[in-house]
Amino acid sequence: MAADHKITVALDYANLTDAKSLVSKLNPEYCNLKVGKELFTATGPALIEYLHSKNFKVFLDLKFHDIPSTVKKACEAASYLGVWMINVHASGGSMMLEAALEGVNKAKQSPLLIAVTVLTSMEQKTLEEIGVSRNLEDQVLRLAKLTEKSGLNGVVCSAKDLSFLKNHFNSLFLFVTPGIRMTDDVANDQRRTMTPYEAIKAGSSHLVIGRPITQSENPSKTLEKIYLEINQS
Ligand SMILES: O=C(O)c1cc(=O)[nH]c(=O)n1[C@@H]1O[C@H](COP(=O)(O)O)[C@@H](O)[C@H]1O
Repeated sequence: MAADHKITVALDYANLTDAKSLVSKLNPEYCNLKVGKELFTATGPALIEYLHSKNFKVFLDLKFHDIPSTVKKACEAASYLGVWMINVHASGGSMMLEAALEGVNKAKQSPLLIAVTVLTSMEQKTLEEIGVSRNLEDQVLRLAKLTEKSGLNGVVCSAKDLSFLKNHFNSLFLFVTPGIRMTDDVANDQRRTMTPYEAIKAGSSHLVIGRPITQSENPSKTLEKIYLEINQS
């Protein structure tokens, strides 16, 4: 098998017990894990140590967005946890993005630093609500370019954005894509979705998948099925 695209499973749980129960069903050969605001706030760094002890790489998704000095220190603190990837909001602007990078570079082993462009739960009318009148695609491209110029490793975007984004960036720039749904899945609060196979075909570097796996009847089987589907030649 030539390709080896691991899925990043979003551990969106309220407590350690529920998170550990799901983790015990997952194979680190098929997936990395994403720890977000809810679980990290409830459990703290002990959870990250636990996941590392089980051989999972961890994406710490805290989406920092604050004044540059605060974001710099938050990124530095996150980097000391030895995680694989962390993120910030690109809409914090270049000073904040560069400060984030400085924070990350203080750690002995820097995590990948990526920036969220336009959330996959947002659509054109959500941008209008917050006073952004530009076309959604132009806004995604603008924030992705700002991220690249600021020296970060890549962006979080919808897989739907890849068709107009990919050819503006070099092959090392990462595209992390949540909002992944199989054809018969419910979208929940996601607005811009794509199937796993289509997202990989469109050039996604890492698929982030939460509820379609965590709330399925058999999470380990669902994970394996998606892994095999996206790694077929
Ligand atoms: O940064 C993220 O991971 C993220 C960015 C984004 O634009 N959209 C998005 O859904 N996410 C995260 O990706 C996960 C998606 O989960 P599901 O919708 O359950 O698959 C959640 O943990 C979100 O916080």
